[in-house]
Amino acid sequence: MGALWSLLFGRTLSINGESYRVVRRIGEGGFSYVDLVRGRNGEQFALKQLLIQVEEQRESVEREIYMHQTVTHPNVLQLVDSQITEQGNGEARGLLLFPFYQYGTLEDEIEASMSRGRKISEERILNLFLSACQGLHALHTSGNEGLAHRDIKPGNLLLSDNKEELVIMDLGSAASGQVTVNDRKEAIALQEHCAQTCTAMYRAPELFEVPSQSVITLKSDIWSLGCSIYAAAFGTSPCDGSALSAMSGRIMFPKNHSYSLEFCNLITWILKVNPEERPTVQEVEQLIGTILSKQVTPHGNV
Ligand SMILES: Nc1ncnc2c1ncn2[C@@H]1O[C@H](COP(=O)(O)OP(=O)(O)OP(=O)(O)O)[C@@H](O)[C@H]1O
Repeated sequence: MGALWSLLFGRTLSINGESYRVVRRIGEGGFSYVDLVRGRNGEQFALKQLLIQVEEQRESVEREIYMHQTVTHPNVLQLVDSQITEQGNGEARGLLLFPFYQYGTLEDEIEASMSRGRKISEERILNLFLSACQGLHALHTSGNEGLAHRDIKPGNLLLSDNKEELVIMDLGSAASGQVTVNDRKEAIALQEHCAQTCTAMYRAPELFEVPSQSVITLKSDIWSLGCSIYAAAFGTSPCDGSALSAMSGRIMFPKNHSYSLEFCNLITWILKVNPEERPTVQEVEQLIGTILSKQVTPHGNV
């Protein structure tokens, strides 16, 4: 009967005694996948399942759950429920249930607009990133040292239900906002960790080449934010994913484009190779607000 039921109505899963029916797969990674599921009353959720085969993976799932529980903000993906299920063979599965966002990610919108040969308007990009800054600010001010997301990119920014805001997702890479590196060994370990968890095209220069004595701060997210704003306008990050392109600090803009000088200056102001010279998320939010306020005339938008 179980098999027939699955064939007729789809597979069901239980989280803390609540049943969810799997509708379809919406995302897949190396050790995880995300399904659209429906609850008892038909409400839709995104269920992320993470495979746990080694202790490191268990710690990573526990950290992802903890990070979501620590930060509550409308622009940070909320965790509805979670459970770690033991499989009996030494393996386990982490089940993380989230609200489902039907419009997908900013990456999807960028791809759709590129394929139509249309640009996302400057006003829309600025408004979307104003909301992303608010979510990132909540992460950056959480606890004593703040939380760094460490993998900000268009693919980790969901479009809200009214499509007007961004919701930061995937806190699986999040870490303390102040990580002290004392020697070469620690620097290499952090560098290798970031090579696994932080997407190369959006990775800050200091995470490609971690200095032997340094403090890695929240500013690495600011770099990723700048690359994401650039990608929303021009279709891809200004960096090609190599250490060289991130560390060169040369931000090239396409020859003919319709974005304002202020908009381009915002990007170059953010993308400073030296993390200390980068603005805070609050400063980015303020400048975006200022640019937006100048674009509004009493007769509408310029
Ligand atoms: N709450 C959600 N609502 C809608 N779609 C979602 C949601 N959560 C995840 N997705 C989709 O599933 C994809 C994978 O999600 P997620 O980034 O959490 O998994 P991941 O395995 O860590 O992926 P990656 O390694 O690419 O970051 C997302 O890119 C998005 O398209």
